[in-house]
Amino acid sequence: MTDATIEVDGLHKRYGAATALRGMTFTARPGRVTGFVGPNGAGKSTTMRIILGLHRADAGRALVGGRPYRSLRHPLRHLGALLDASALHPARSGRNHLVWLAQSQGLGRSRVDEVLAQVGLESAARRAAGGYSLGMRQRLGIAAALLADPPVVMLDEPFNGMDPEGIVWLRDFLRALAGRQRAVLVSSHLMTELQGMADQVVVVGRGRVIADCAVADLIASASGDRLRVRTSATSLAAAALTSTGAQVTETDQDLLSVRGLPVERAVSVLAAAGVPFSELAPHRATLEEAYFDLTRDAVDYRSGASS
Ligand SMILES: Nc1ncnc2c1ncn2[C@@H]1O[C@H](COP(=O)(O)OP(=O)(O)OP(=O)(O)O)[C@@H](O)[C@H]1O
Repeated sequence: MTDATIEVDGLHKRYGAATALRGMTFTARPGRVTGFVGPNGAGKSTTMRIILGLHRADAGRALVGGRPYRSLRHPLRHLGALLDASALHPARSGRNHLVWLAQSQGLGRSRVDEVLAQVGLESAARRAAGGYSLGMRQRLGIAAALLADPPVVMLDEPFNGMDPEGIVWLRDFLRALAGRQRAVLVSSHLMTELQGMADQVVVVGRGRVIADCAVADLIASASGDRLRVRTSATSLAAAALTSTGAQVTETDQDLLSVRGLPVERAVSVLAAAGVPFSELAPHRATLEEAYFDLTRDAVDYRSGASS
């Protein structure tokens, strides 16, 4: 077990009558961005709070670098976390917020200016944090998480409130952290936010893991053996392709999705039938399509889950 690991093993948690976690299990590894995705109420925040020792699990365990967070002598040096970007003193400047945090953790002031530069908040650093936009507060929260340069970084919904430029910035930033062998765990509602950024994705629903796999594998399996065919003669094309035994679906005006036919064969079938087309290529699924495929497969489990 390296320092740069979060290990969540069989977590169960109830809040009164509500069951939040039912055996949540996964590992976030060094050098990887692990996306933690699922619908509202799936148990993402509860899991993160248990990792941070803020809530106690009814069963199971959560370890940071092989140890419970609460047993760590200097926790910020092991795990930097952003759970709630609004948890700051509104009258205090962003910079003073970080100075106060650094001092409380026995860290030097010089780190404060480094992290402010890293998150692009230098120009606003001396303004009262209460006047920050949500995106700026997220940046300040990320700066706080990075103060002690920890091997593990955990961010709950960091894309919330970010403008498109902020989203691109955050994606690159988290990739760079993983490039420095940090373990990065990022929760999100949206697969689109994680596209092109996460290496691994843990999809959760109703308090447990539905899928835990490499993003590349997930996209490859969701892409399947489908082709995209763009043609103005959809009926003719569909007839020619269907005659080979392929399954053809019209997905948009002028666009067919074809299953069960290699590209070269599709080209020759359309050419032989004299059907014009402007595009013919293997379909590459988006992470969002892959997510919907996955959760569709999990529908029986979801509606059947009664405990
Ligand atoms: N403090 C609490 N008291 C009672 N119920 C809670 C508490 N915290 C969470 N829950 C319940 O536990 C379940 C899991 O909630 P949690 O916030 O962990 O999900 P989430 O995946 O983070 O959701 P979201 O995406 O909406 O933030 C939900 O049913 C929620 O209502």
